[in-house]
Parts: sequence; structure tokens; C-alpha cells
Amino acid sequence: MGKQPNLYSFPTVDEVAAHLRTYILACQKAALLRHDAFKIAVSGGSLPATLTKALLVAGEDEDSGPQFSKWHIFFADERAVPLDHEDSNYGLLKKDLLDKIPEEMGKPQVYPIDIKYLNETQELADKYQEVLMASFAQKDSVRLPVFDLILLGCGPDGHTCSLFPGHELLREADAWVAAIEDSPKPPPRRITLTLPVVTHAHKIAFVATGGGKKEILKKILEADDEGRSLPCGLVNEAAGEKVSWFTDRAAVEGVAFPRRGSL
Ligand SMILES: O=C1O[C@H](COP(=O)(O)O)[C@@H](O)[C@H](O)[C@H]1O
Repeated sequence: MGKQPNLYSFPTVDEVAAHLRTYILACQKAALLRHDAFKIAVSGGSLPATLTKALLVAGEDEDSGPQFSKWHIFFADERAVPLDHEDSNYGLLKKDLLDKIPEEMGKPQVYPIDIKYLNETQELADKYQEVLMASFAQKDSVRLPVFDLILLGCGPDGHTCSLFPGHELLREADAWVAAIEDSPKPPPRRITLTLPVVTHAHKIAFVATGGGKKEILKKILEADDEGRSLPCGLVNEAAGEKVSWFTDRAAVEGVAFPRRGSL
């Protein structure tokens, strides 16, 4: 690995959210300068609630806030369920964030899965890959999409997106979006961005809070043999300093990590 990921940890989840806001707005600014759009992928789980705390508050005077009308929101992973199902990552983001965005803040363009293909997981993944291609691959020569920012969670087993420890999908080198039929965490059928797509993004942020994440974060951030081989560890190894971890203190209690930063 080249340079190490950054670790930003704060006493409370509210402070995590406030600093995550600063970071996301810096990513937005860079993206708007690059191509007048902000293309991101978001995860499910505990992330959408923290995102809402981060984005739907009044910022500092000099902070012009999220320009949602320029945002293109894709999903880092999705479960093969209807969009209004309680397991749907889209459904969760809609309930926690999208439905709460005041009209005057603008409307993001959101890219959910195509529910016509719910019963055929590979087809669902292929169709989602086509959605990414339409947005990212204006030229045939594009090998991988480059998201401006990918926002990730870290499961207590070290999984991220729907990439699980020891799973063969961790070796997927060609597809942008892959199907998984045997997720160890329910529901079993899902689609996920692949590791090369995640690590190719301009910036990658993990958000992990709560004492329940302490043991796994110790392995991942201290990068012992097991930690380096976990999906989150593989992202750290491949993407290095492009990666930032946002945690509360409870999640990193006792973790020895050399590169703690301040935003
Ligand atoms: O199943 C999933 O879990 C991960 C981690 O969730 P968390 O609640 O531990 O933050 C999540 O990032 C992923 O999108 C989701 O499908």
C-alpha cells in the first residue's frame, strides 16, 4: 500500500456528522469543478441516518451547503427486494434522507435498481451496470467508472457494500456490478459494486459508529493479517490515502492507528 487511509474520530455521532458534512462538501466542490455534477454511491445500514444529520442542517456562514440538483446518487449495494420493502437500501435512503430534503435545496437524481429484474439477481446486476455505463462511459474505452465519492459502511464482520469476508466476489476483476445469491447477512440475494470500482473512486469514506464496531475496526485499522484480508481492509490496502474513516470514539477505543487527522 502507498500512503495510509485517514482516520477522523470524534466524541459523538453528532460531531462525526458535522465533520462528515465538511468532507462531503469539499468532495462536492472538487467534483463540480471537474464536471459540474457530483456523482456518488451510498450504502445502506446505519449510513443514511448519519448522512441526514450531516446534510440537512444549517452549516457555517461560508458553507453554501449541498447543491442537491447537481447530485447523482447511485447505490454501493442493494438488496433484491421491492423498493418499498424494509430491507431496501433505496427505501431506507428515501425514508431517512430523500423525503426530508426541503424543496428549496433542490432534488438529486437518484438511480435505484430496476425492479422488473428482481427475480433474476444476475440480470438485476447487469441492468444496474448498464445504468452506470450510461452515466460514466461516454467512451467505449472507459474501463471503470470513477465516482466522485463512495460512502461506505463497515459491518461487524468487516464487510462493506455486499462484499463479504472470504467470498469469491472479492476476486471479481471485470464486472462493475456483481450479483450475490448467498449473502451471509439477510436478505441473501443482492447486487454490489465490485472492489475495483470502489477503489477507483476519487474519494472513499467509511462511516462506522458505536462500540459494536470496536473489535472489527481494531483488526482493520491496525491492519493485522486478518484485518488486511477483510473487505474493508482490502479497500484500505488498494486505495490508501483516498480513503477516510469517520468514526465516533466508541468505535475506535483502544485502536492504535498512526494517521489520525483533523479536517
Ligand atoms: O448489509 C449491509 O450492511 C452494511 C453495513 O451496515 P451497518 O448497519 O453496519 O452500517 C452496509 O454498508 C450495506 O450497504 C448494507 O447492505
